[in-house]
This record gives sequence, C-alpha cells and structure tokens, in this order.
Amino acid sequence: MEKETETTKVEPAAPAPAPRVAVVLFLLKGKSSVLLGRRRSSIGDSTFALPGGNLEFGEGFEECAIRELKEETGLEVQRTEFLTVTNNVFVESPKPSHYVTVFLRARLDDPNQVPRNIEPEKCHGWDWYDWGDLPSPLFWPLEKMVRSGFNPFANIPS
Ligand SMILES: Nc1ncnc2c1ncn2[C@H]1C[C@H](O)[C@@H](COP(=O)(O)OP(=O)(O)OP(=O)(O)O)O1
Ligand SMILES: [Mg+2]
Repeated sequence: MEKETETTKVEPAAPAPAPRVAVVLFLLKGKSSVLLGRRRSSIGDSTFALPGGNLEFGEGFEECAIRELKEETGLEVQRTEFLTVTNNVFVESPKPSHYVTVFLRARLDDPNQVPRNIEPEKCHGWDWYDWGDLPSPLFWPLEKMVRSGFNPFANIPS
C-alpha cells in the first residue's frame, strides 16, 4: 500500500452567512407620527430605526412584530398590516449580513400608551417623530425608503 504523503492543510474559505429575515413595524399615531428609536448595534449604530427584529423559528410576521414591539418598547398592538419587503445587504458592518426585511404597520390600540426603553443595550430610547420632519441620521434602509417616496400612512391598495 502506498504511503500517505503529507499535504499542506488548506483552510476552506468561510462560507457566506445565510440571509436572515427581520420583521419591523411602522407604529403610527395620529395623522403623521411614527415611533423611532436610536439604535445601539453593530449594524446602523446611532441611527434612527423602527422597532423590530429577527423572525424566530415557526413565527408568523405579525406575531414577530407584536413580540418585538412589546420586548423593545412595552407597547401593545393587536393587529398589523403588511406594507412591503426589502432586501438589504450590510457589507460595511463588522460581520457582513444580509436581511430580507418585512415591513408591517399598526396603530396604537390605546393612544395614551407611552413607549419605554426596555432594552437600553440595544436602543438609546424611543420617541414619536413627524413623518414630514424625520430625525437624522435614519437607518439607511429606512432612509432609502423615505427617499423613494414610500409613505406608511398611505392607503394600501386591496
Ligand atoms: N428599518 C429597517 N430596515 C431594514 N432592515 C432593518 C430595519 N430594522 C431592522 N432591520 C434589519 C437589520 C437588523 O440587523 C435586523 C434585526 O433587527 P435588530 O433590531 O437589529 O434586531 P434585534 O436585536 O431587535 O433582534 P432580536 O431581538 O431578534 O435579537 O433587521
Ligand atoms: Mg430591534
């Protein structure tokens, strides 16, 4: 039998991370207010973004949005509507990532509910902003939507 020859071990290139699914929520109040929080994250740090997060195994989009909203702000909504979906590749982040993001919208069931910053390690705080006078800098996927003329208050064609 032939003797095995020693070969130089070549490390395989790290496989590209799989795209993930996120669900985020436009929480609307009155005629033109929307809830935004300033992120604390390796992705989009310090930018203003919507509540939301990673879809968990077996979860529906609405279920995920309602859960993330509650976990991040303490606010409760009963129902949501689908708005749109975007495809975002975050190449600049320390760990490149790719998200398919589902956008839903909802109205506060009780307009007197006040958002709380339940995960201060992930967010500087939540507040209501006027859609016509949004803060800066916005999280870039959101900035891109705003620039394209997207309006979460518009009627959804049935
Ligand atoms: N407005 C947005 N537009 C596009 N993508 C978004 C938006 N908001 C979040 N994402 C994407 C990128 C984020 O890294 C990803 C997950 O959301 P993020 O808020 O960072 O997670 P999370 O920490 O709340 O999730 P979890 O609670 O599941 O850990 O979703
Ligand atoms: Mg989040």
